[in-house]
Amino acid sequence: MNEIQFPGNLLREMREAAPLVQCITNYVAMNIAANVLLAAGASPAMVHAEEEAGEFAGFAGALTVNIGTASPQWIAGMKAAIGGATAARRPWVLDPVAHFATAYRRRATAELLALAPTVIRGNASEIISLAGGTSSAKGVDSRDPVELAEEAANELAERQVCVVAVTGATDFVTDGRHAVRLSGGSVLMPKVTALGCSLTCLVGAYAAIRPEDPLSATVAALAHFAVSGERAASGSDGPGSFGWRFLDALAALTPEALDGEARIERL
Ligand SMILES: Nc1ncnc2c1ncn2[C@@H]1O[C@H](COP(=O)(O)OP(=O)(O)OP(=O)(O)O)[C@@H](O)[C@H]1O
Ligand SMILES: Cc1ncsc1CCO
Ligand SMILES: [Mg+2]
Repeated sequence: MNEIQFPGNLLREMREAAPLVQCITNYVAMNIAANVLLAAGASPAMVHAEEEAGEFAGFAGALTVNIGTASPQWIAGMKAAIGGATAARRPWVLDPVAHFATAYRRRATAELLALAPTVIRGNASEIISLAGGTSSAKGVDSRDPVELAEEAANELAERQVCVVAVTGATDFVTDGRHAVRLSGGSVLMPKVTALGCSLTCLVGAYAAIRPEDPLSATVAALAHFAVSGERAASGSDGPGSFGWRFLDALAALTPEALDGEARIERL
């Protein structure tokens, strides 16, 4: 693979293209994720019914799949959409929310993993247990530091032949051969629900414009979040005002500022 690309160029192209992103996400995340994509410059569509999800994925730029509040009908819609995306050679991103919590989630996640996601994005607890380790989390919030998940992420990326992104106080992205750490963001980010789910959808937006380079696409999406989160936190009184400032910051960020302020350590 070539060098990981600077995120500013990808942001410029993403805004110009305003890619249509099919987001199959959970009930909690649907509204905030759609607003995050609109603010960032993409065009979200929450389309999940089995009857239409595959057809839609055939013309969307990318697909994102999140199991946060899944049920059998939703899983059927996800599989139909993944079939459509795969047939159209479009990238798809998996967010395995709390996949370790119940037998149903474990089974659904195993079935989705077998369909070969282009990118997996999760918090540290999710990535550690997806690689076969033991995490201390029980629900959707992480209980582990990202540093503990880095080896797991590398193993998972090699095994699945995909990009793996672990998010938290720092972020780690790997394709099993090349890896980066990103810093930035804010402690307020995990205090606003579904920002991780929304980030998964934004990874889809960037992957739509760089389907051949999902590593650079993922890094650009995470950098867009990290810089916007850092900017939004200054002046925020708490999670409430952070939430709307964050949307404004996603929209206001220029490609130049993204390249200037992103803290990306190539490993
Ligand atoms: N302590 C922190 N400091 C800075 N940024 C953080 C911190 N925790 C999370 N973030 C950022 O918040 C965003 C969401 O990541 P997080 O790991 O919280 O996702 P998640 O646990 O899947 O969230 P959710 O399930 O609520 O959607 C990422 O951009 C991440 O970098
Ligand atoms: C709170 C919550 N419960 C299921 S999904 C979700 C959104 C954060 O992952
Ligand atoms: Mg999550």
